[in-house]
Amino acid sequence: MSIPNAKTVSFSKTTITELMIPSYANFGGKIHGGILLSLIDKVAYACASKHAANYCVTVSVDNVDFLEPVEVGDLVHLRASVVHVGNSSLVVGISVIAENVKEGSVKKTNNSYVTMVAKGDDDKPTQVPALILESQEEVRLFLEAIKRKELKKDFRSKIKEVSAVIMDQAHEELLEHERCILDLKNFTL
Ligand SMILES: CCCCCCCCCCCCCCCC(=O)SCCNC(=O)CCNC(=O)[C@H](O)C(C)(C)COP(=O)(O)OP(=O)(O)OC[C@H]1O[C@@H](n2cnc3c(N)ncnc32)[C@H](O)[C@@H]1OP(=O)(O)O
Repeated sequence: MSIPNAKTVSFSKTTITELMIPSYANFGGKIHGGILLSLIDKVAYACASKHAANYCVTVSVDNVDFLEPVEVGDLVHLRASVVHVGNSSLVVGISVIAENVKEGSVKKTNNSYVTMVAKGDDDKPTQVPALILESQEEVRLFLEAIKRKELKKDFRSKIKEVSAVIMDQAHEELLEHERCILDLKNFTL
């Protein structure tokens, strides 16, 4: 099947490398999570806007787990590629790797998926080019992104249901073995 303007995954593959300077560190001497999140957003934007050939906005960031601390002096490599496209949305997969050049060691610190939406000159969502999948891995990632989208939708509706009825249950019993103290005597509606 041929779709006009379709683009390969490799067309927009983007890598950013950033040196972790002392001003990026927190009080514990490790790199702030917010710095890494900002870099994730930056590389996701670069990759998505290249595929879309349009301005893109971030709508959702999934799976942000900080697996290992990042040190001052590390080189952080962020590798981004489009794993899925919808109509106006794109999912960008990002892997973050910290390299200690002195020791010659590398560690994986984050693996995230960012959903971005392309916007046209009218500031409305606009269609993005289709994605040409050239390997089994690209097919796997595309299918996985569809599944993740479905699971997220289910989760959202389930959490809505739970939250609507949660206070109807005997919460004293549910909280019995939790590390919290109920002290509602001063509470007024
Ligand atoms: C040292 C420190 C330095 C700091 C230095 C910083 C540097 C780092 C900067 C780098 C540069 C980056 C730059 C990025 C750009 C921004 O940062 S943007 C700012 C943050 N994001 C925003 O403001 C977006 C706000 N949201 C919106 O405007 C609207 O929700 C949107 C995105 C236009 C969507 O509107 P809508 O009415 O839901 O539109 P709708 O047509 O229903 O949906 C459009 C698509 O979005 C999808 N969608 C909607 N909501 C969701 C959702 N929650 N999840 C998934 N998909 C969704 C729909 O499924 C649909 O997909 P398609 O079927 O078209 O594929």
